[in-house]
Amino acid sequence: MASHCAWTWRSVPEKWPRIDTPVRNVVWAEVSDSVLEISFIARRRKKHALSLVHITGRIKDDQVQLATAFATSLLDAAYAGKRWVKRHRRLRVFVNPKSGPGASVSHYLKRVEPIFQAARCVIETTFTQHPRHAQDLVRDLDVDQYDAVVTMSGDGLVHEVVNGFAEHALPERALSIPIAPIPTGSGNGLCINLLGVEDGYDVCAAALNAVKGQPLRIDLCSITQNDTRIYSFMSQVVGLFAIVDLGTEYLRFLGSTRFLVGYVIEVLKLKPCPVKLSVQVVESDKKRMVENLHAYQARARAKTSGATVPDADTSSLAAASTVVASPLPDSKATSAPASPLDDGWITFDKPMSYVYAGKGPYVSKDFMQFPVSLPDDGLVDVVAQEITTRKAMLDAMDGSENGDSYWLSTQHYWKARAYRVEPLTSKSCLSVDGEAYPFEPFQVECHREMATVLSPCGYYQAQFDLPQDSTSS
Ligand SMILES: Nc1ncnc2c1ncn2[C@@H]1O[C@H](COP(=O)(O)OP(=O)(O)OP(=O)(O)O)[C@@H](O)[C@H]1O
Repeated sequence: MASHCAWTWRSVPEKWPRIDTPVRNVVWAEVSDSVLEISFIARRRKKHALSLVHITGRIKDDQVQLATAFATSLLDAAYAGKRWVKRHRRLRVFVNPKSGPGASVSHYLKRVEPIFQAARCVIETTFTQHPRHAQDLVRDLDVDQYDAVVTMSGDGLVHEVVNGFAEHALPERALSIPIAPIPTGSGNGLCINLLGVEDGYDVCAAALNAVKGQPLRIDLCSITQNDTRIYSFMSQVVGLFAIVDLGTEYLRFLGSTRFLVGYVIEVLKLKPCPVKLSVQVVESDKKRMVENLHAYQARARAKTSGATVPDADTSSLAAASTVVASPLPDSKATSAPASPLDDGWITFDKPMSYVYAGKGPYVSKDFMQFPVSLPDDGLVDVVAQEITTRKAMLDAMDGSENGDSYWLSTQHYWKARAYRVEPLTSKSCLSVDGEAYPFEPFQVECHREMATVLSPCGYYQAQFDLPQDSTSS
């Protein structure tokens, strides 16, 4: 069967335009009571967002058998792939009415739920009523009842689900349930990484991923602070970007633009980030990290296209990581100060504007903070931005969506097994996956392949290359 199909109504083309869509976008096809029904996701016009399209038509009695065979083959092809996709997925859905500019409930009812219904998914939906509502519910989730947990929100609800799973009586089993994010928040970093920049804000593309996506194992970071331990799938930030993240609630109506406005305000203030940073470094050569990224992406693409690829990831970074994949690993965090040169630990003591660490290239659509991040290398990317001039900080906005600041000589970038932050004052903030945590000492460790998300292609969709002259480092 061709990878694309098209339906054409030639007699009245202006009323019945031609719509092309990949077979993968078909969510259902059947003949029932002599009516052929096909549901698929497509763009009605070239530049339109994706939407659900139904076509139905009455079949003449003598053609019912033929039409039924067609619908069966189409559905088989639509749910085939490198790996077979289960039909009728059982989805536990959480919708955060307060995420982003506040349109998630109407988007869910008008655009997302109809896709799940068309795909004959079994859905159980909760509209969250307060912070941590989703976390409380997934903590006791019946792990045998669901094929995926869907978060219709920003990254905050994903953070809740990951932490709820970690608190589950069967954490390993819970963390193996894939999370499928649908973007209605402000940053939506995970959606952009999974669906790409073009579709990262498209709720229908994300709903299709919930119906058809393949499991992708991702690393989690654990953050130990005093006696508590929380898990982060995306980012930990102190300094300028923590204030941008947490101090711009009053600009929520602006969607993701709130981060740009917040950045300009904070750059004009140019406050230093009052912390001591220690990092257990595995790699710090910027060019080598890009080369490792390209090797990883080539392997991942070859795997998805069905070409022969080596089974084991033999990249130097993956081999260097010794963190074992276990569901709730013991913390190695200690309150003792890091000893320089001990087991790869370094201490960074230049004045900084921020420390930004995490997993996944994009943290929002305008900002690729971790361009060389890999989903499952067992390493957390740690960035320390030296204090520089206001002009240099504002200039850095240009190209931030392409990760250009990676090449700044004032931006220090490490792949690390762990790192530690010790505040030198009590007045600042810590943002973990966009959520506020106490500004107190914390240590972060990366744990390989600890959680699962759904992905259309099996890798993060972000492009990052060496600079053309290839002389910077
Ligand atoms: N009914 C509710 N009322 C108030 N807050 C809620 C409710 N449900 C969930 N929350 C909280 O809303 C916060 C923000 O949610 P979310 O992260 O989904 O959106 P966002 O901040 O706009 O997006 P992003 O994290 O991508 O920037 C989270 O801390 C979550 O716990």
